Amino acid sequence: MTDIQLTTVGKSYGRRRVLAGITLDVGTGVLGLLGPNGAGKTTLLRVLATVALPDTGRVELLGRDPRDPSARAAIRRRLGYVPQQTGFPSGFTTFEYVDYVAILKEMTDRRARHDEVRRVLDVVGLAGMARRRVWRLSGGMKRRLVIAQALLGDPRLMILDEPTVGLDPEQRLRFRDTISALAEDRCVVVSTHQTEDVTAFCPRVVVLHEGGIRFDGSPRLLAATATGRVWRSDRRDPGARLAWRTGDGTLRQVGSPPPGAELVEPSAEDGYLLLVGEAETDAVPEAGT
Ligand SMILES: Nc1ncnc2c1ncn2[C@@H]1O[C@H](COP(=O)(O)OP(=O)(O)OP(=O)(O)O)[C@@H](O)[C@H]1O
Repeated sequence: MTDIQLTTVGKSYGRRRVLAGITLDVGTGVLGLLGPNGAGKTTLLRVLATVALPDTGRVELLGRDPRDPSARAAIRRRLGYVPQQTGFPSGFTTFEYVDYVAILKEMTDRRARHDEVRRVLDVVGLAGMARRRVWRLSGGMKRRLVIAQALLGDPRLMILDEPTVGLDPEQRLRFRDTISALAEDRCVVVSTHQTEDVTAFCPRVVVLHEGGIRFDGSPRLLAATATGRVWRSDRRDPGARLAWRTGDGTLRQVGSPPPGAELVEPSAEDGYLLLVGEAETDAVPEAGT
């Protein structure tokens, strides 16, 4: 089933073209959205979360057009959204905050709603913090609270904008576990700057750069785009775009290797770095899945 269907979607802020004709179909599973700062990820996710409308092109979410107010309301009832930045009503406890969002989501049965609030707080490990005022939570706990509200009900579509920022390693793993389980039978789009997140739990990766899709495929395929471009040596070579010393003491280098270089297995991160680094100068073909 196609949950998200974008056809040549464009959006500008003033004269700046932020989305330059995005065409994308997304169904069940996790799609990881990567891209450098300013690539247009948040703008794209705001369109997918019905917070922003595009200037051009067509958007269909869960088979409906969000331009139509009643369709938009129907989409929102089945949508979980973690925005990049969130404000909290002052003075609320964690429980009250999630309950407030549940009321906005039209969960009218008080007992069932409270059960659901407790459930999502438990999923993100905040059950013990139910009575704590939101302003007293740490940054990572606030992020978990925002994830909790996105899990309310049974959202068919989940749009998560850098949800793992500020999470400690254990919570990051818990998050992967939660999202992977949810994505068994729903559509999840998650933006991140963590390429290891993408490799770990996103079967599909889209790289956005300067408002366009530069890559759409598996993490393995993203890694394969760097085949023959990653090598190891003791000293930095002139063809290296990037080089860093690894735990074994050698320099891992990404770029144009010298003849006879000791090539190493590329990672998705290497593929991403080359793709984004070269996009400014070269025309990079879009890879298929
Ligand atoms: N409301 C706005 N008004 C004007 N320009 C905006 C607005 N929102 C975003 N932009 C601009 O649009 C471009 C894309 O921004 P966007 O936040 O979508 O990128 P991003 O890929 O999410 O970046 P980051 O990784 O830094 O969060 C940037 O140049 C940004 O300055």
